[in-house]
Amino acid sequence: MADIIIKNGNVLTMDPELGDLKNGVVVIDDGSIVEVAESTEATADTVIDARGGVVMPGFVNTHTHAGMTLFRGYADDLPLASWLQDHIWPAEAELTASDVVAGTNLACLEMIKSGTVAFADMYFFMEEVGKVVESSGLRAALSYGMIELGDAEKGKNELKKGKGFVNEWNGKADGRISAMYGPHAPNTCSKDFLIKVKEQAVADNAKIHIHVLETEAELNQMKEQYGMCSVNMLDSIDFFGPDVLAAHCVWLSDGDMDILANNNVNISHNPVSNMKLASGVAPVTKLLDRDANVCLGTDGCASNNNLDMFDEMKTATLLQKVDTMDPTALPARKVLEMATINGAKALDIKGGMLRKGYNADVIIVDMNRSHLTPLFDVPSQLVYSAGGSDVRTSIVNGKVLMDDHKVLCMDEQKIIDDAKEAASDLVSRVDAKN
Ligand SMILES: O=c1[nH]cnc2c1ncn2[C@@H]1O[C@H](CO)[C@@H](O)[C@H]1O
Ligand SMILES: [Zn+2]
Repeated sequence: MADIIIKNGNVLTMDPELGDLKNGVVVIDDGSIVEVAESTEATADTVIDARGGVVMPGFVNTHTHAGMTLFRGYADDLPLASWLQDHIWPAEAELTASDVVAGTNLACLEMIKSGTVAFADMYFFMEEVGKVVESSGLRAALSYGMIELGDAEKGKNELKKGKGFVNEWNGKADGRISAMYGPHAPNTCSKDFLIKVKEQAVADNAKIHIHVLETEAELNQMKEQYGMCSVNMLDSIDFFGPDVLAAHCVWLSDGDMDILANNNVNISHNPVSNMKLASGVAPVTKLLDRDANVCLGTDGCASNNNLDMFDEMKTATLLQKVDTMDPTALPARKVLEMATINGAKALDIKGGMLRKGYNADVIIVDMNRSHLTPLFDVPSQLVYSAGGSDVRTSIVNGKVLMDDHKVLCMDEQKIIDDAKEAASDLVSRVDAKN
């Protein structure tokens, strides 16, 4: 007897070998998918009727700062440097572990409700984040965000903290949590520090999550400091490889794109954040032409301001179309691949597709809605018309986290109340200081 059978759904497997099944079944047992077919002989403890819905792999959000949901709407309509230095960093200086717990709970709740099954996070108080993720039921690749600012002593402490987190959390929560090293960016961490981080990551068999060339200011600063851009500097220290997840990658030259593609670097494209902070347009179509693994991320809620991967998919494709002046650029199915298959590849997760042997990380999107009618093409509908609140059911690692819009693993109202209180206390403390 299997654990779960999802039947009567329009199954978007995202598996190029299997294709899509207009009316199919997905059978789940012991955390994995055991069958994806037109019909099944199997029986299960739980049978979910997905009639009127699309059954698909859940989304992988490859760049977040989950705790920053507390800063949702706190400092909007500002340039990145001032946003970060004058508003976000002073506020983060007041953050406590319990604030990050409140913010991360809120983020996990929002992600479960909008169909995200796994995310890559970089933030502070990561032990607390790990505990929240563990109890939320989600899957995540977590990293402590190390900011060294060229201070060798600070660097030592930051690396020690990063290492402590990696050693304790890599593989935790039945393998749902992996731990990465998180050097913040090439202009907030020195070359020497980045060399040490890479060495340590290789020694610990851990991956690296870093911001790369998000802004033109970073490009200029790097050219001034090193006589070369961030990608060239990182390449000069053999930093790149398939173990690296590089967020943003907006200001790339053609040569930079070749370096990233040839080294199999995973690129997390964050179009909403890049538009909101006017950082620029990442050359996504050119990267995909080079077969680079480009995935999608929302970034933190202070620069988005939500964690909805549907918004991110739509924005990604529209931005490429207008940037290249080509309406055929980044079609719906391609952007769906970025949000599922490519994200799973970046985080080294056996997911992103509904396939036998893969993780049972499955969502059901309700298509029986006015704004999703009529239904000619499923990928188009998901990317151009649907939103996070259309997700009806969410399953991670074979466990139902949300059933028919009801979140089972978290106390929704308590999380909202706690987050409101934490945010308002935090802002009072910041105001009192400044
Ligand atoms: O878009 C961004 N660019 C650069 N830094 C960011 C962005 N969003 C959040 N952070 C910052 O990265 C650190 C994570 O450990 C935090 O300080 C967070 O505020
Ligand atoms: Zn970021």
